[in-house]
Amino acid sequence: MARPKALLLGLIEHAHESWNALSSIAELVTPQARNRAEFIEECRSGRLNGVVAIYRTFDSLEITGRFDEELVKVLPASVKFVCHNGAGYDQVDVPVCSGRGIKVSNTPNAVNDCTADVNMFLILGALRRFNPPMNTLRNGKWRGNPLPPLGHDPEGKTLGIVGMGGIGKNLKKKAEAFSMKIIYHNRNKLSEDLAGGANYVGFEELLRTSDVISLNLPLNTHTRHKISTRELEMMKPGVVLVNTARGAIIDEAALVQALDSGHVASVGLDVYEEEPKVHPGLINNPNVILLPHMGTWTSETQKAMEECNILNVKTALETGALRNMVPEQVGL
Ligand SMILES: O=CC(=O)O
Repeated sequence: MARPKALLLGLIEHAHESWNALSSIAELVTPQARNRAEFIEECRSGRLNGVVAIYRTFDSLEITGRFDEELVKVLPASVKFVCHNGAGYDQVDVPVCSGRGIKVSNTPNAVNDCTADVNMFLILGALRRFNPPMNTLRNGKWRGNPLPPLGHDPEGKTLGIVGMGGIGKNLKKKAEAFSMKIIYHNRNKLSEDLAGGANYVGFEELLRTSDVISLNLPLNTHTRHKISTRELEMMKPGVVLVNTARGAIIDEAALVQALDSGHVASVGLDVYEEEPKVHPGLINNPNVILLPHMGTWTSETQKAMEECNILNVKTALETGALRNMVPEQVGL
């Protein structure tokens, strides 16, 4: 019988040994295509027939585009698993994959510490309003004249975490070390044990009562623009907003208006609606700290994510099951 194939979409940068070791159980293949049209053609040509598992990276979007209905339809019939290297798998249309009997995995735990660190960095930077003086110093004007606005201490402030998954829970621990009071909102209220003392509140109550709001939820059809004009208006005047999840959870145009009016005091962002484009109203506003999607950008975490994704491919090929099946497919 022909050996199963595992298709690599994107690059392995760190875990070369583990990827190469998969060659004992599968034929490792890469696409010839350099863009979506070519990839669709390559699938149709039969060249990728026999591929059972696909390892894909966030950046492979440049080759294939989203794993949407059009793309999933043309994948070889042999494909049974799509293993996404990342916690957020919004580039993959899970219901469409489920409809074709394709199982999807992600790398949830590997990213928690690293992303929550960036989250905490942005919370502190935005609260302390460090962006304006960082700019004046680089422009040779020390603290500038007039002096930059005073920042705020994290101690005693209420942090509202929207999305209490792995990153949200990790952030909670970090923020507690800065003496912040934690409330959270989640699809489901967590057990006391998992919530670890954080208070569960309704979404609107969280918006109305938090001094700092952190977005830690996945992007999907229910969460796109979850924060828009109405929600921003509900927030306390002077609120600080931080997003390390996905840009499109916030309606960026509405956020720019809320910043311009001063209702939102400062913002820390690692993610944007249309990466790598960033709304000019965010770039030009000194009260916004911006990072170019660096949440998992450490050598330790990048390696851990690759190892985790390779393990998903390996167990899928060996046992027919994924280690980190996405929650939507559990129990299907
Ligand atoms: O953005 C990073 C990830 O989804 O892991």
